[in-house]
Amino acid sequence: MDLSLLATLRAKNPIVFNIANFVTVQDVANSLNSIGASPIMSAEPQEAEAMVQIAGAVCLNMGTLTTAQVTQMQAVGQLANLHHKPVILDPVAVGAIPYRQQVAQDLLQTVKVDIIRGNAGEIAALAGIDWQARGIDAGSGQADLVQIAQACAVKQRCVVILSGPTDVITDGQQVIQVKNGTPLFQLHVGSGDMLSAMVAAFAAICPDQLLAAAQMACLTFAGTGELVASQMTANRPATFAIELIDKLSLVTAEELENVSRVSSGK
Ligand SMILES: Nc1ncnc2c1ncn2[C@@H]1O[C@H](COP(=O)(O)OP(=O)(O)OP(=O)(O)O)[C@@H](O)[C@H]1O
Ligand SMILES: Cc1ncsc1CCO
Ligand SMILES: [Mg+2]
Repeated sequence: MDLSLLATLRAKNPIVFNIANFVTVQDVANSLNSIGASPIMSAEPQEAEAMVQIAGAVCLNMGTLTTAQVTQMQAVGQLANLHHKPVILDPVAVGAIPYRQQVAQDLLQTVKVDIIRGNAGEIAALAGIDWQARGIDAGSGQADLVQIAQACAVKQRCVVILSGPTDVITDGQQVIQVKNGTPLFQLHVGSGDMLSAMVAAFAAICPDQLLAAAQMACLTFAGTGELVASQMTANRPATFAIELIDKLSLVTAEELENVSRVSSGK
């Protein structure tokens, strides 16, 4: 675990270009800003190339698709490939809505996606494994989460983050598990969207070490949430979200190291 990536991120202040969903766009912007990255959102095709050029990474979030946005994602993803900027895909509800499965498959055919970050239902769908996804939520199934993540990484030829009570990170071979977090994340809509953007921020500062970037993003986000939850006396989802964004700007590498529960293997 390279905890120095947090200081690097804050020193470099990478720009993260997000095609966000309209439900959680403000949380995504603020969480990026708090951790020390610089968010930018745009829906305009005419400025797509300039956006990609100034960005360190691109995060494509499928949460509230429109036909125009799908075209925009294709264009932005291809421009990011051309300019060698990491592409992170958040395939929101891809396991629940067949149209989204088609959009995701088309995107994965035409764009080289570097990291897919989704919950169990989403990653199972992209791995072609049977699972009962439920809307934007993970849903339920019998398959092993590590096997699902590995199958998805192999099938889609990229790094996969399957988030949940344990975040499973894999390139198909190496497997890292981040066991930090708090159930409060599930009570705040957009926790996953924030995590995907956080992954893009870390990928921007180490584009050649995507597993390390993914690992540090998961520890930073889940570990910060855990630190916040440990100070709360009752389940207050809205307060949690505000304190999470506050704490992202204050959290230290030492605090994350102390709270870290991470394992890795093959
Ligand atoms: N039960 C849990 N216990 C601990 N941490 C959790 C739990 N559920 C989710 N998390 C954490 O919440 C964050 C978001 O992951 P999650 O899998 O909930 O995304 P998601 O389903 O895409 O969320 P959303 O749809 O709200 O964007 C991750 O950092 C993950 O570690
Ligand atoms: C609730 C919701 N609907 C589409 S996107 C979204 C936010 C979680 O990704
Ligand atoms: Mg999600």
